Amino acid sequence: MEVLRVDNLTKQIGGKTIVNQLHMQVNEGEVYGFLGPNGAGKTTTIRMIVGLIQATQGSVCICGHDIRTDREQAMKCVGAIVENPETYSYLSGYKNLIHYARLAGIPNKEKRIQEVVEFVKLTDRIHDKVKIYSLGMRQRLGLAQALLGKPKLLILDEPTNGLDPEGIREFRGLVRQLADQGTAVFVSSHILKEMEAICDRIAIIKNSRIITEQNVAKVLEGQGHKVRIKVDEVKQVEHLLQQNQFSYQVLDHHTMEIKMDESDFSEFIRFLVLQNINLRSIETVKDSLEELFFNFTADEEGEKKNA
Ligand SMILES: Nc1ncnc2c1ncn2[C@@H]1O[C@H](COP(=O)(O)OP(=O)(O)OP(=O)(O)O)[C@@H](O)[C@H]1O
Repeated sequence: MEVLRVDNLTKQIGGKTIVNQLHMQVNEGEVYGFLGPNGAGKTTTIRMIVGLIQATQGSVCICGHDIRTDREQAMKCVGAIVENPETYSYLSGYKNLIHYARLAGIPNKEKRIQEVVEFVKLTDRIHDKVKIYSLGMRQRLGLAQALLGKPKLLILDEPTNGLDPEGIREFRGLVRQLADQGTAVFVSSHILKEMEAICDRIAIIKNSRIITEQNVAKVLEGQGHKVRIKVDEVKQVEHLLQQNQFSYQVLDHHTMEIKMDESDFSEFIRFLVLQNINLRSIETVKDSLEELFFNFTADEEGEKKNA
């Protein structure tokens, strides 16, 4: 079932087009990654989706409700962490949640708070003041808050910004569980590696436009395999590979990667041994999405280092 539908979404500010004719559609149980370098227009898009700013053109429908004509119903279906989750740091996590549950008119709020707190694994610390929370705990509190109203669509803007690897791993696990329970998750990031691990589909936005949208599993499945070999001198191997029409890449004087099917690996090793090549090591490697989406990072040096 379609939970979010964005058609022709456009935002112009002061004569400048910041978001240009976006089309997206996110289904129940799907994690949809919205990836792009800094300044590409991600936050502006999210702000339009959650109704914080008005679109210049185009439409946003959430659970079939157009946010221009049926805003209240549409927003009932959404939970979001946009920018830094706002919390009262001098209050406990629990008191923050009570406050937001009241604002949102959550029925049976104590019970619901207990459920979301358990889900984000904050039970032990929920009565501590937020000011002594780690960044990861604050993010989990933000997630608990976003989940109070049992949203069908969860929107997360750069949720793992500043988290350590353990925090990122935990957050990823929570998002996956939510999707498995049927929530549609729309998550923005500028870090491709993170998106690869968490998303079912990824759209890449660059200079205000979506330049590609891909199904992650299909991209990874369809990619070829490679072997990375270390030898005394790659030059000895290069001419053999050329003669036999292998596709390869030299990484340094000793290391190269050769594309081939997994079933051909052992024959390839025999071939090198027969040619008296001194094989120091051999391993199989997979392309990351980063390589497959090379165009995305090709002219974004800074982003490339981050990804
Ligand atoms: N109110 C505004 N007035 C003028 N320009 C704006 C306004 N809001 C955003 N922009 C510009 O629009 C572009 C897109 O901004 P946006 O915050 O949506 O990008 P982003 O992809 O979320 O980037 P980041 O990852 O850095 O948050 C930027 O160049 C930004 O300076």
